[in-house]
Amino acid sequence: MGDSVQGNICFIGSGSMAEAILRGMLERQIVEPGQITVTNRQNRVRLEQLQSQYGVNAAFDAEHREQAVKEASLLLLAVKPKDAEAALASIRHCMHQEQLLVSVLAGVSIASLQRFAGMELPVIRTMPNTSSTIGLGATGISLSPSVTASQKAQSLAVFNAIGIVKIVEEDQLHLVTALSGSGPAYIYLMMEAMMEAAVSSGMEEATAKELTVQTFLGAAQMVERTGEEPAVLREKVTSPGGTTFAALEQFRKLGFKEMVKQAMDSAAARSREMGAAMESAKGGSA
Ligand SMILES: NC(=O)C1=CN([C@@H]2O[C@H](COP(=O)(O)OP(=O)(O)OC[C@H]3O[C@@H](n4cnc5c(N)ncnc54)[C@H](O)[C@@H]3O)[C@@H](O)[C@H]2O)C=CC1
Ligand SMILES: O=C(O)[C@@H]1CCC=N1
Repeated sequence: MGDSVQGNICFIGSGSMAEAILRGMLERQIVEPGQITVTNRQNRVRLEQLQSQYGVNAAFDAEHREQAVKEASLLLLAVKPKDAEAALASIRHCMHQEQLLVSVLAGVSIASLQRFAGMELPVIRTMPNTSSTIGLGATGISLSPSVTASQKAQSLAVFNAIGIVKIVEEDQLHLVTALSGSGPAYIYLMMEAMMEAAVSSGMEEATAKELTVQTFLGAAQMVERTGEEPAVLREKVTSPGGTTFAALEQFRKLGFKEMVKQAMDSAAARSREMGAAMESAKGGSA
């Protein structure tokens, strides 16, 4: 059990990322379900599902949403970036400067969030990932200067409860997004590719899946537990002139590392682009 979080938390947007964080916090028992209220634009069924699954409060109408926003010490914004402006515009009349706004939105800057909120409230901009659901998230966070020591401690408690946290300069969050925010998708793609290759060569699907999953788990744990660099561990797998060498030669010829670099550059560029669209919207919607 980690440090507990005091006060109420109101989720603005209650999709997959909100659920990952909510579930992680409850599993680590750093909040009571009664401290949490989930809200969204209009999906009642979704709120009912979260309410029955986790025992949290749900605000189904404007009146309850306003009350939950007013009474929260932490507002957790988890809408899509394109919906950020409308979401904050719809609640800013009941927000106040003592509240902490924590955003998980890709690309959207602290300055844009404060502009959408119509006030310079303290903001923590974060980039978590979906592995937070099982307490193995990797989150980058950046703080506005007005965040108090206790607000900082509370948010670190939230994100430490669901994985590891690194504090970075705001501009670096684009890189965090390209690395660990989007990263799980790259790993799943690699897993899909390895399973498909084995199945297409005649292996049973279930066997291919089990061997693949264990290979990823084992490799990640080897890096963590031995403290050795991935490159060193890779060399230990690679017998001269052996099977791994043959496979790695193909990766090298096909430009695997360049491909990963280009993919991550594209993710970071997209994050910057999404942020710039918000900056230039200046009152309109991005
Ligand atoms: N899915 C991922 O792996 C990660 C996502 N993120 C960020 O998390 C954010 C949310 O992503 P997901 O949870 O995947 O999206 P999602 O589509 O599952 O959930 C979005 C939620 O926002 C609600 N919503 C939309 N407009 C609203 C409004 N005006 N007021 C209140 N609620 C509103 C929707 O009803 C829904 O509950 C995004 O900004 C994304 O950049 C960050 C890290 C990882
Ligand atoms: O794809 C996205 O835009 C979000 C941000 C990081 C992971 N998912």
